[in-house]
Amino acid sequence: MSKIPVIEIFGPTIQGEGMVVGQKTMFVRTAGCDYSCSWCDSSFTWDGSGKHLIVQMTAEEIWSELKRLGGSGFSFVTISGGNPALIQNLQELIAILKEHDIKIGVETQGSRWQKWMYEIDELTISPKPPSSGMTTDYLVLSDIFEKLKNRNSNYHVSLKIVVFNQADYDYAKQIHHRYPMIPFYLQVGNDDLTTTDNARLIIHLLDKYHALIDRVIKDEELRDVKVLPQLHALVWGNKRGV
Ligand SMILES: C[S@@+](CC[C@H](N)C(=O)[O-])C[C@H]1O[C@@H](n2cnc3c(N)ncnc32)[C@H](O)[C@@H]1O
Ligand SMILES: Nc1nc2[nH]cc(C(=O)O)c2c(=O)[nH]1
Ligand code: SF4
Ligand SMILES: [Mg+2]
Repeated sequence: MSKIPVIEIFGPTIQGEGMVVGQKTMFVRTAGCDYSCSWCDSSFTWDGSGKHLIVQMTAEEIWSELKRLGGSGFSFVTISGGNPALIQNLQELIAILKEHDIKIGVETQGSRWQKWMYEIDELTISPKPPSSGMTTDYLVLSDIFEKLKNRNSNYHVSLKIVVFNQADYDYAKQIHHRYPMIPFYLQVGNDDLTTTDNARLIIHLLDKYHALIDRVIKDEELRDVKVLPQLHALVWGNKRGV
């Protein structure tokens, strides 16, 4: 069996972001990213600081670890990263999860297509706004939505844009305008990734959530949108592995 670079496996927890927010889930976080967002809250997956944590695992080994941690108490697994879409051979893991009736979520930025995306129940595509320092490849992004548009309606895809400033907000609107049929989420950006003062962080993030909501309320051009915080940041702050 081929191996997958895994940097952490954790859960059960709740999905703190986007289209299935609140969902009880396990997480598998793959190592490596083709981006280097200025504000990445998981930079240990690609900046070398988490190198010692990377384990090459077979799909069977990942499944064993999920069972060891979660027992029979989960029915959903979220694969995030890094960018899981860098990994071609996620097929075996996906097959094992499906054999066990586990629903699958994936978090990726829309910079790469993989065939296994056809089989993901809840696929979140999160293109990166200007504040990240990254540039969007619209050919790849459009190709992903084009390929996924005829899937069975039990499968879902969404767009989730993190917003830090006005330029990000304008970018998000432009993305929504390009792909109006894709369910569209705005997410509050966390600009304090190192604090351990959760009480202060929570107040700060709620202030930012408030400001983003106000902006959307006033904006007649943005109608079909869901505005969310990172729920896990409000519950656990910057703690890793939750
Ligand atoms: C760490 S990324 C991993 C998956 C994939 N590389 C991606 O970016 O979609 C998971 C999600 O966290 C979001 N994210 C990363 N840093 C963030 C921050 N500082 N504040 C809010 N969301 C953040 C990303 O935009 C993405 O939607
Ligand atoms: N609880 C929880 N929800 C999340 N949603 C997306 C996450 C991610 O880092 O991809 C994440 C995470 O790390 N924890
Ligand atoms: S694409 Fe995702 S994992 Fe990669 S640097 Fe950006 S936020 Fe981090
Ligand atoms: Mg995260």
